[in-house]
Formats: sequence, C-alpha cells, structure tokens
Amino acid sequence: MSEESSYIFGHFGDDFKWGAATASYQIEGAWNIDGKGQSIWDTFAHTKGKISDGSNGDVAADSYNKYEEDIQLLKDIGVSHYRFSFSWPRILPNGTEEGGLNKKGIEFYRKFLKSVVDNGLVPVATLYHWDLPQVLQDKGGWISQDIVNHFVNYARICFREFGDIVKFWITFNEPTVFTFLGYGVGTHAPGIKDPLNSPFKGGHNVIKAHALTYKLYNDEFRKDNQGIVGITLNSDWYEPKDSNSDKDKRAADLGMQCKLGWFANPIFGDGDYPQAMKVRARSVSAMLGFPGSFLPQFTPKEIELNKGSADFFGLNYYTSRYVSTCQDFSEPVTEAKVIGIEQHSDPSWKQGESEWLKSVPWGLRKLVKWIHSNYNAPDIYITENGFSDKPGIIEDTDRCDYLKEHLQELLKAKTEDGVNLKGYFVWSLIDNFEWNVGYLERFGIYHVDFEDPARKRTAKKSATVFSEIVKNNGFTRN
Ligand SMILES: CCCCCCCCCCCCC/C=C/[C@@H](O)[C@@H](N)CO[C@@H]1O[C@H](CO)[C@H](O)[C@H](O)[C@H]1O
Repeated sequence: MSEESSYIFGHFGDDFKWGAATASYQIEGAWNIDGKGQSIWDTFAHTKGKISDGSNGDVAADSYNKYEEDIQLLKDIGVSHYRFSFSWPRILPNGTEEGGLNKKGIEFYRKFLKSVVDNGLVPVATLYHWDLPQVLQDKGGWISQDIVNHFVNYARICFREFGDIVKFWITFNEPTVFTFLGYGVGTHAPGIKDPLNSPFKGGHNVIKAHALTYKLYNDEFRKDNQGIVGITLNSDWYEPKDSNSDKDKRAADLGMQCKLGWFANPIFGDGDYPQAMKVRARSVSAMLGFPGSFLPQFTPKEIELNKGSADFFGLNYYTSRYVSTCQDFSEPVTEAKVIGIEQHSDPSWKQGESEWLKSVPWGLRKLVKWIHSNYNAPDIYITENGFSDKPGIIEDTDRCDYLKEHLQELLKAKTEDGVNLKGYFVWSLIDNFEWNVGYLERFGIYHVDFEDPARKRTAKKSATVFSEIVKNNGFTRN
C-alpha cells in the first residue's frame, strides 16, 4: 500500500508566497476586553466537559497584547504573508451593525494591520474562522436563513474598514468542519448533535453567504481596493484501499465528492452540489425515512451566483486515508458512515499527537492534482498544513520531517504536474488553543509557554527548518 517518493531539488518560482497562519479565537485571548462580545467558542469552552483539558481561549497566546511580537516572529522566519482571522464579535459584539459597532475592536485591528504592513508583511484576512457571535447563535446560527445577510453585512464592514490595507480575503475557513462538527456531531461549538440535517442546512447558508460576499466585493469594493477574495476548504486525500478494485475506486471518489466537493463543486465547479453527493444524500434520507433529501437545493439563480465565486482556492491539508465501501449505519453516526465509506490507514504513517493526523505527504500532491483537473486549474494557496505533537517539545523533528516532506510533494506538483500553486502557509505560527482538545496538542513552529503569564514564545527546530526552505524558495543543493 505504500507510495513511491523521491527527493527533488528546485524552487517554487518568483511569484510564490510564503506565510504562516493563525486564527482569532485560538491566539488572541482578551475574550471580554474592550467591548468584545461573546462568541460561540467562549460559551462552548466555558461549558464544563466540552474541552479535554478544561481550558479555554480566554487568554490563549495573548496575541491581542503581543501581536507585535508575533509579527517579529514572522519576520524572523522570513515569510512575506500573515494569515490571521478577524473576530466577528470583537467588531460587532451583537453580530450586526444595528446592534453597535465596537470602535475599540476596529481600532485594534487597524493598529494590528498597520504594524503588519509597516513591517513589510502582507495581511491575509479570514473573515470567519469559527467564532460566531453568541447572539446570532441564539437566533439559530448557521441554520437560520437570516445568517446569510448577517454575514454579508459583517463582510461589508470589514471591506469598508480594512479594505484599504487588506487585499487578500478568505471568506470562510473549513466550512465542512464547523458545520459537521459544530451542528452535526457536536464536538465543536455550538455543540449541536444532528448529523443528518443541520450541517447541510448550515452548509447551504455558508455557500450562499460566500457567493453573495464575493458579489459584494465585485460590486462595491474591487474597483477601488483591487484585492482578491477566495475561500479555504479542507480535505483529506482519499485513496482506494485496493487500487485494482472498482468498488474501492468508487468509494474513494465518493469520499472526495462529499468531503471536498460539498463546497468546492458549487464554488469552483458547476455551481451545484456534486451529483454523487446528491445521490448519496437521497439514498441515506430514504434509508432513514427522511422525506426527500437532507441536502437542500439551490435555485438556478443561486447556482449562477455560486459558479466561479472565488479568485483562488484556499486549501488546508493535513492527512489522507485509504478507503473502501461501507454500508454500516449503526450509532454513532460518523462522517464516514454518512458518506458510505470505511477509512483505513497504514501503520507506517507517522502518527501526530492528534488522533486523526497521520503524515501522508504524497496525498497532498494527489489532492492538488485532483483539484487542478476537476476545477479548471484554479490558483491554489495551501492556507494550512502542519503537524501536532505533545506540549513542550522544542526539538520537533517529526514536524520538521512533516513540513519538508509535504513541501517536497508540493514542489513536484508545481514543477512536474503543472498545478497552479501560488503559496504555502504553515499551521501554525505559534502554539495555540486547539479547539475541543485545548492545549494538549501543539501545532506551532514557535512554542508558547501557557503557564507563563508573559506567554513567552520560543523558536522550535521547525522554525529554523521552515525558514531555510522559505529563504531558498524551495530545496537547493548545498
Ligand atoms: C452525503 C454527504 C456527507 C458529507 C459529510 C462530510 C463530513 C465532513 C466532516 C468533517 C470533519 C473533519 C474533521 C477533521 C478535522 C481536521 O482536518 C481539522 N482539525 C483541520 O482544521 C484546522 O485544523 C488546525 C489543526 O487542527 C487548526 O486547529 C485550524 O484552526 C483548523 O482550521
């Protein structure tokens, strides 16, 4: 089952962008400071039993106060781009402008952005990395139709307040994850358990909100601001367990269509959900006595709006799976059971500290090639890629290997396969609050001491290894 790989030398090209990524709730802290409203992650993390180590993001890496230091770290590793996210409730504590704009929140982000650009870095802003204002969740959150306009209005405020500085926008981070884990299995905020209905209603609203936000930028901001707007989707690569089995090949394709295609096909494909996903949704619905399909339908007008609504494809990649077919629908309902597949891994794959994360570099090359050929060769930015280990490791050899090996595969994808790869952002710049597992799993190339009130940052070995690759813009012979 193993895949051949070889080491190559070469560089990524002059226009390739290097960066590091973070997200507001995971690093900022200052959860109730300077007028910030409560987010669903504040509520969720403050609820006993939701986070493995009982922690929360109240202080996190304290980047609200230490962002200058973070910017210096970015300069130290030599990257040109910083991917961060805006906290919606820091800007709009009650979710909407009518509920009041938080001037201090706007001032904070303008100060932060000024420092980013004054230090010669390019800001890459994610509008939504999962911290929905709690007030909007109380009105139904992503399941409510009203959220579409609320999001577009929030986006308008960000374009208006920050569009002179921010030219690189990502509407959503990983909609499959926040809809399925947040509204399906309930392990993420807001903790709703309804695997066969709510994630798909929520996802439908996310796609509409994304497409309307893209239109908004085109109609009202693009001419003056000259930026780009895209979305970040995540996917594992699904490889047939037996490459000679047609059944396994169909299972792997179904996995790709349901996981990546769910959001990618409407935006980068024909404007609608993938046919295979529609068929699967109807058959699962019939099996469970759900009338029609749990997958909502787009109107022809919506399909037109969805189609082509991104200037680039943001991709987060962490791991891969071998896949075979599976018709088991017993409790608990998992993502794989909904899709109708069984997932397998190879014992030789290096295991991260996160149970779901095994290092499979060749999967990334196959995945970007798949995107290239299925969605008309879009510009692709790897907006996240990284490896987890235990707290406290500074000599993080496994992460160094992970980064080198994944960048090797990307170099092959770019130089040998002709994939339009435009940039790479490591996840993450610094150790941070890793959602429902708190601080037990670390992804930073800089260590953060969460016991220390000063949240001291220390470079790990991977910071040096990564910065060497950035400096060489690839892999050179010494
Ligand atoms: C009939 C159709 C059925 C479709 C069903 C699809 C179900 C999709 C379910 C998705 C669940 C995925 C769980 C995997 C998660 C990881 O990939 C995820 N943790 C990656 O997110 C990023 O992770 C970083 C490190 O974990 C970091 O925390 C960052 O904030 C995240 O963006």
